[in-house]
Amino acid sequence: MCSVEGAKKLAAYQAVDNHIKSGYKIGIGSGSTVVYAVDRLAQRVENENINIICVPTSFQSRQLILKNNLTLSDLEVASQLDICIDGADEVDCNLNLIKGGGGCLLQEKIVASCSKELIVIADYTKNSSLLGQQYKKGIPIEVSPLAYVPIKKRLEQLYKGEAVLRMAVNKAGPVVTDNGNFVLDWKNFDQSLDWNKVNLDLIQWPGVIETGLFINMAKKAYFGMQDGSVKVQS
Ligand SMILES: O=C[C@H](O)[C@H](O)[C@H](O)COP(=O)(O)O
Repeated sequence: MCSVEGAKKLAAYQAVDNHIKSGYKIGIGSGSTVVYAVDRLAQRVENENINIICVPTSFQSRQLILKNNLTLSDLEVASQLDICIDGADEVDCNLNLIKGGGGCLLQEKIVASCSKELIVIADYTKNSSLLGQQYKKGIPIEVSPLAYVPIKKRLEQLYKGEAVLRMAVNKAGPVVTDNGNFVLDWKNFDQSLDWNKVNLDLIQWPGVIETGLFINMAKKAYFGMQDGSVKVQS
């Protein structure tokens, strides 16, 4: 039996081994699974002397790149990336994703959109048929602090469910993202919604900065499984 941490590592190592080539400019996602991908990248730089450039998607991811002595860049210098490797909170059968459990959705979506391909790495708990089936913490929506109440009300009125302001731990008040915004977690939504339509609608609302719905963006997902295998979904 493979633990959840073991499963994350399996997926991350296999994705890095299968997809990363010397000369690549790589978007580095955020979260706990990406830690293993960066670990593997550092091993390959050390052992195979591959030459790579890494663009982070959050403060955490930037720190990871620096800590592992990888070459740090940004979208001003490298605006076209070969690949982005990132985790997800949930992946449905069409490779649509919920992301932003760690509040990094905005930079993650920007970096993924500048990459030729987005490869997802995850453990078996993220593998789902429908969004919301496994992940119960809600779809993160990054909003301007000024607009969180009107957006919450509008969302609940139009699409039902409940949008909850994400609160900080060990700090009084809300979570403030790397970009100075708040996060609403939209829970108990109707799982049969057309997520492409919902996403296109939400991102037009004044005050919505970005949604954690990554629709038609991922090319492949690697899931570390309980039996120690890796399931690849294309
Ligand atoms: O904001 C966080 C990101 O979207 C993460 O990629 C996502 O939450 C998955 O993180 P983890 O690998 O820790 O499950």
